[in-house]
Amino acid sequence: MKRKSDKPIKVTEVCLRDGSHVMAHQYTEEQVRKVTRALDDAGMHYIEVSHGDGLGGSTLQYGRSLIDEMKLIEAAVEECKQATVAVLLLPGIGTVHDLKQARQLGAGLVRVATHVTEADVSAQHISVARELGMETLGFLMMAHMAPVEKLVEQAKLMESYGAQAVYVTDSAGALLPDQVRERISALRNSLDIEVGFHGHNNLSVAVANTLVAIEEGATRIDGSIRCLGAGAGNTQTEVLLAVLDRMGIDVGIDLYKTMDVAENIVGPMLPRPQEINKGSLVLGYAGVYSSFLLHAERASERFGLDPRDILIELGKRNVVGGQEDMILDVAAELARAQKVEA
Ligand SMILES: C[C@H](O)CC(=O)C(=O)O
Ligand SMILES: [Mn+2]
Repeated sequence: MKRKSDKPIKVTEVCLRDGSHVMAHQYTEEQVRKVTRALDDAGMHYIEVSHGDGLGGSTLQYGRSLIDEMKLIEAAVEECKQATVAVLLLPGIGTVHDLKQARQLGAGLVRVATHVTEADVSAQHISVARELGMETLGFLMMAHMAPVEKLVEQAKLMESYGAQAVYVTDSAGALLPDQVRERISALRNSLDIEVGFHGHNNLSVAVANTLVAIEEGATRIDGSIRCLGAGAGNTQTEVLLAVLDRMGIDVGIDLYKTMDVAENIVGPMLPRPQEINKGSLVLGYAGVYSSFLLHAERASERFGLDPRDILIELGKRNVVGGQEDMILDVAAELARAQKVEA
């Protein structure tokens, strides 16, 4: 592969943050320590630790954490000899106070995340993060929902606030390789900062999408070991590393050690296999936020519905992150409609 950037590729492992959705936010401190220690030893660059919905996400709306995320961040920082602990922050969920606390505990990087059309709400958090001396990156979620020109406009806003990179975030795992190519290429041609890609594997193209992103010049790449991320998971870290190695691209992370983390540590922690089942497939197919999966499955049990019907309806209504309460509303409506029909 001929890469369009000669900068080194930096990998962020997200299983302790995106994977928190799968774990229903019930990570224990011991699990976080074990995973972080092993990832650090393998040479992982960044390890993201936060509630699945970012700092401050532990609420009834998103799901309560078992252990305070600040305790988990502190534990992860203690375990790292070389890796940087990263945090995610969605303005409106996480506050400047949360950010300062995470920084004090040793987090070195923050991704400030907004819906793809709402970058303007990230200005304050990006500028505070820079003042705190953190590596500060923008994260444009649900990137499939906006045309390329809009994505570029929003990324430029984040750049103007001080972001040092902007990610194309395929939250629904709905983007196809050509769509990733278009988006990464447009950002690379319009920004002076680095570009990143965060994928979800709901349509089984996360590794392919990530390779296209790298080819087009993305240098900030996310993965989750054993696909431990929302929906069918993210780009599977150990698989991506193996493919990059076969392509002669060295990212400086030990492949065998990463495989061992997957096999011996993360695998046994999974509440269920991270596979593409009917629910996660429909997320990608209908363009629905991956972290809605567990909420939709719970609602489907409560109302006696097929989770696919709930997800398809959410997709039709263009529901986005932060509107988790709509899942129950939609399920209740569908159940009423089915009763009337019967
Ligand atoms: C809050 C979301 O889970 C962030 C993310 O990982 C995504 O949008 O994808
Ligand atoms: Mn994600």
